[in-house]
Amino acid sequence: MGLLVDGKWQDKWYDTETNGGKFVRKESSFRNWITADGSAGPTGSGGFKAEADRYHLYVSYACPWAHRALIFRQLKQLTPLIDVTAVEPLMLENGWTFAEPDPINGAHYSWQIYTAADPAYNGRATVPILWDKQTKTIVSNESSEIIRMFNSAFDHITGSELDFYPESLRPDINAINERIYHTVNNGVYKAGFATSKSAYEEAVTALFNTLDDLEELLSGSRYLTGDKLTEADWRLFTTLVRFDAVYVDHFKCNIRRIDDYPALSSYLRELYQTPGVAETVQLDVIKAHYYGSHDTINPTGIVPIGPKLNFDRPHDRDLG
Ligand SMILES: N[C@@H](CCC(=O)N[C@@H](CS)C(=O)NCC(=O)O)C(=O)O
Repeated sequence: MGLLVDGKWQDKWYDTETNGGKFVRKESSFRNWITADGSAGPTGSGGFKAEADRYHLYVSYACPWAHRALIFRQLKQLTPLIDVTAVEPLMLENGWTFAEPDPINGAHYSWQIYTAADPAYNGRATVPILWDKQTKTIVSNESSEIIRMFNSAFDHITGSELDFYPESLRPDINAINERIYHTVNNGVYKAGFATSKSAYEEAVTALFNTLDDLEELLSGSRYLTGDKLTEADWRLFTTLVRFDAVYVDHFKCNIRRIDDYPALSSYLRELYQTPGVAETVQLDVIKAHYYGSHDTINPTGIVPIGPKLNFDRPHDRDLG
């Protein structure tokens, strides 16, 4: 665990001291967009045209943010167009590490991808990273934007007509994303990385208030914004699928398990059983990463054997 300061790697844990024990996530820095014709997107600069074999995705199978990108790559038929390199499960003093030098940049560590794009980079070397092989730079390291690019930029090449961010639902999707991001996706990290009791309790309370509301919502609605599956559902999914295996215990998010919520757990199974999705979920890697990488939380590094989970069990979401 560490970060780059003027392009030099420093081994440091998150600083919670200056924020009263709270974990505060930094904004991502590379915010360009791949578009169908290479014109600039909502942020950053243009020049990133959707083309087969031009872009490369660096991920960790443990990471819920990178997982979003893997799911969209799968569902939007981008696997033949965009190759993936995954880091090793553990993130220790050198940060994310490749088992062997990566095929595109010859990097041993994720921070070397950042310095390849910007030799004086300041910040954490997070995944996912969307790399442009043509201009040899990082297009984006922000998962919420990578999934929006994947949702539409390559449609003229793949012929995919699936739309997880339909125009008419955007206000609803944005609103629910906002609450789920702060209290659930990032909420579990705020709970787990808190170094004061008050910061921990605040995060866990907000997290379970949202989960309780989502249980009620999903008891009467097939998906978060109605009867259409959208990016809001996939963004929630990557946290839910890790919850009972890791967040309940390792991050002390233990008021309830997802399995204790009938609608949420059934919804989780439905999403998991969507063709192409199960192969993006590597629970062994997820557990190995969290329990093995955070020695301030789990100094022994021992990975628990349980819990026994079976996301292949039937769900009742399509029974009307
Ligand atoms: N806002 C980023 C966050 C990505 C992120 O924080 N990834 C974590 C892994 S789950 C990471 O790489 N952390 C390394 C670090 O903080 O040094 C996104 O959504 O893409």
